[in-house]
Amino acid sequence: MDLGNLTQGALPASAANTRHEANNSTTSWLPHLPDDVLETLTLLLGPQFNLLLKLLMVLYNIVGGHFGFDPTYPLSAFGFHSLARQYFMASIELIKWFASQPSLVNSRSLTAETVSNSVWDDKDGTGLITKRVSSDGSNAYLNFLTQKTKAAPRFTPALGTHGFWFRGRYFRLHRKQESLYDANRPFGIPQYKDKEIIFLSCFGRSPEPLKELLKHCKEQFYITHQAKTTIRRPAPEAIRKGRRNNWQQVLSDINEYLHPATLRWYANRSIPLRRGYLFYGPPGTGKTLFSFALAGVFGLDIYVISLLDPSLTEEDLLALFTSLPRRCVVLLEDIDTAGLKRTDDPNADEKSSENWKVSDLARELKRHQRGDASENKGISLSGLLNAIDGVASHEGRVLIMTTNKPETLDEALIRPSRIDIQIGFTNATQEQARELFVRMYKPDSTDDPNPFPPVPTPTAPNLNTLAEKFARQIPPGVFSPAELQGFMIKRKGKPKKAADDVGR
Ligand SMILES: Nc1ncnc2c1ncn2[C@@H]1O[C@H](COP(=O)(O)OP(=O)(O)OP(=O)(O)O)[C@@H](O)[C@H]1O
Repeated sequence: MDLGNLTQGALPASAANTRHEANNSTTSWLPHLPDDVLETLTLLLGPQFNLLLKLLMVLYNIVGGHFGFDPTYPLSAFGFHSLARQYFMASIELIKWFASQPSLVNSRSLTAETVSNSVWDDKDGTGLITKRVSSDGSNAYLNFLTQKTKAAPRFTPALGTHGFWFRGRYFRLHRKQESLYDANRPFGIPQYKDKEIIFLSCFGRSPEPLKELLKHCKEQFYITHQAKTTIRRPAPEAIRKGRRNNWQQVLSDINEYLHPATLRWYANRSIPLRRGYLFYGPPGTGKTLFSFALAGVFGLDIYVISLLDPSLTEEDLLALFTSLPRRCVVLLEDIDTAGLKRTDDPNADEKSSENWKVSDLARELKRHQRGDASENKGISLSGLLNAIDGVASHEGRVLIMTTNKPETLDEALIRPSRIDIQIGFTNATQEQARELFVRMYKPDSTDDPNPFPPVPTPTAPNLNTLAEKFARQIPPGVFSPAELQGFMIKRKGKPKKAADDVGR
């Protein structure tokens, strides 16, 4: 009986790839035992056959690791390599998890990759920080962006074949690169693309161990990525112009907070190093924009967490805060709409039901659709507080909460040491309206490689006159910057029309 045929019939279609790979491999000259002998051996020895393999693996682990040979070599010598090859199954594409496996990272053949995350593993990092000077030269802020260039590389197994253990089972990993011809490129220009393929294989007939391994890798990935959005390096342009005192106050405060000397100061006094800010004000006044710009100025990643996400549980939130990098900005948006309730208040459910909002209804509907109405009761206030400043919460992060209704927030949420600075955002002043107008209608930079014809813009003296005219007609504190921006976007490329229309 042909074992190859048996394998092909019993395993998923992709097993064929593995067989093909095996036939092309450099080990195809190795002695083959006749199929019927192999079959007989398997039938006769059954579990013991498996035990024999395990014994060889253990021996390898103890002795082989020191001399760098592969456990399948002794198998090959007995002719079992071929058997193993033909019993190997599904080929799968994946990467990343391997980089965290000690047995693979200690392999003799490694590839070094630059990664942004490892910068946060740095304990102090005093020598790695650069400074960004504000456009008028008056302020210098710490900047963590360039740390990433100096961060330690991450080591992954190099191209070729490697072995590793997972849950008591031996797996082989084969990394290879192929150049694929891609004829469907835009503008009809075909191109060769490098593609990396990873083959995973293990002993046995069942694909279950591979599925289990992949499931594990996926779980590990989602544990760190669930229910959060990572946005990298937003343009800090908007903030550089923030001349308002309270904006400067936040900038200076964060600058001092992130300084390595502050870390030592807090540590010496056993005070947890955390900083919280509350940005409150009407919609569209720049609370989110300012948060993103802060992350840009300091070169930090920003994590936007939506407490309204119906699938978010308190456990998720805790896991998420635990896995945050050492220095980052965490943004909790519209905290007043999150329906946070105290779990120790027996009437909380009753009270909130009198005051239901559309967002609450949407959340409940989604929960029912998912069929988990009984399990997920949303995030409670204590659950959030626990995540924010419980033992699991990382020190060094900048927490920002935004709200339109600060008066509705629970005192516990914004007490000092959770929220250190509160900043009010207001609707646009006339000066802001003027600045917005200039920003909106000024000519684009000439070094910008823009493939589209430029939008006509007025000359500088004209632009300033129109901006003054526009601003004079804006009643202070009535319109949000977002509303003014929307008004001007409707009149894109028509500053005169905008200045004329605004008074009507
Ligand atoms: N001070 C400002 N300068 C320039 N543009 C602004 C300013 N404030 C707001 N905008 C514009 O308005 C848009 C909306 O702003 P943003 O989302 O930051 O408001 P918000 O205060 O967070 O609103 P909400 O409370 O509804 O979340 C921004 O994308 C930006 O284009």
